[in-house]
Amino acid sequence: MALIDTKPKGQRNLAGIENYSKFWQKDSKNDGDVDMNNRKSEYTSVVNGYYDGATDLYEYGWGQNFHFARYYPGEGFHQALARHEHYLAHSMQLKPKMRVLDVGCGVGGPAREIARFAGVEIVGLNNNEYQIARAEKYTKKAGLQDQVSFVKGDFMKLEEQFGPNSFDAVYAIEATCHAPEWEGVYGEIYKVLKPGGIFGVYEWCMTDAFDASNPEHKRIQHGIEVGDGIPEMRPIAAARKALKTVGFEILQEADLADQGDKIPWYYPLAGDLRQCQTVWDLFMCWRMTWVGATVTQTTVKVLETVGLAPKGTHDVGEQLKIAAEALVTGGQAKLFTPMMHFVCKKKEAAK
Ligand SMILES: CC(C)=CCC[C@@H](C)[C@H]1CC[C@H]2C3=C(CC[C@]12C)[C@@]1(C)CC[C@H](O)C[C@@H]1CC3
Repeated sequence: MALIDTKPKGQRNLAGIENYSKFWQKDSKNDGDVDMNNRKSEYTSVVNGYYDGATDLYEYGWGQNFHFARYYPGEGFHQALARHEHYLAHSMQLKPKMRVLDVGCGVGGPAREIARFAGVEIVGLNNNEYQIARAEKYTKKAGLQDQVSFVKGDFMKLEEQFGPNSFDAVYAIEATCHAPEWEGVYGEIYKVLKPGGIFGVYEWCMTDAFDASNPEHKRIQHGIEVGDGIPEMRPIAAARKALKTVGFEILQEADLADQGDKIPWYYPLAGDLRQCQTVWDLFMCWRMTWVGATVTQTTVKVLETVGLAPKGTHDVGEQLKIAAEALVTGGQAKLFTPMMHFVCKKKEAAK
């Protein structure tokens, strides 16, 4: 199902948005190995189809930092997202002037924040042209273009793109789950890191409580895949194994979604207004309530009909509703974590 990319530079592939949902069977019971293998071999079309459709909705509903976070009582939504990024940078011991790669950088929100926080130089890698164009625009507006740059490329071919031993550190925030297999993407990260270099990641995983023979667990896993452009949702153990297989030493690991926090990571997505910590958060969170989601989807349908939104955006919005339900249910049951945190080190050079 490969789709020919005929779009002008920086634009979305409209055919890809329309065809996105065809990579999954509607019912998780009918979604089998053939479907998954197809998604894996066509991961570029799957992920680009998803983000071509979802990026505008993400920015509208979430801002420029496409990831989840932990929340402290009294702390606003955007502050919490920034702190989650600072924590990753701190755990990796980033130092000023280091050359750092952001794998799957979205529209560059985390790269700009970490560049400011740690004084590092960041190259953001993304295979989605639309997101790259937006990332460049926002970075120029922030005056960070000399410190943060963006490259369009495939995270399964990093060495080809950047050459071996080219970064002091590499991080990935909720992005490498889009890879067809973790050994491939982690292996490439290992190659582009300098000896002794650090890789820090927030990974999307099914937890140890996930049971593939349980139909409700499978439904949640399938909802996360189709709703979030992920060819295959894999367990924590598979991430750990892949990191070790490619040569990393794991220095630190923790499921940050399982630390007994009072306010759960999924509360904004659940539209749970009672958990909002600031007045502004009420406006943000309202969009995720039933009424807010209905207003959004009706508006998207109108914009699509008059040609102001690409065809298929409403369908992507429907997938995002599936995503939200599956993520929240998976989070409540602790079957899923979006923040499995690993800090890993590449072997030092032999003396
Ligand atoms: C897909 C991966 C690996 C990471 C992105 C994580 C989150 C930023 C997104 C996951 C589900 C998304 C949804 C929205 C924003 C971005 C996410 C939270 C919306 C709130 C955007 C506005 C829509 O009307 C509803 C969406 C629900 C899902």
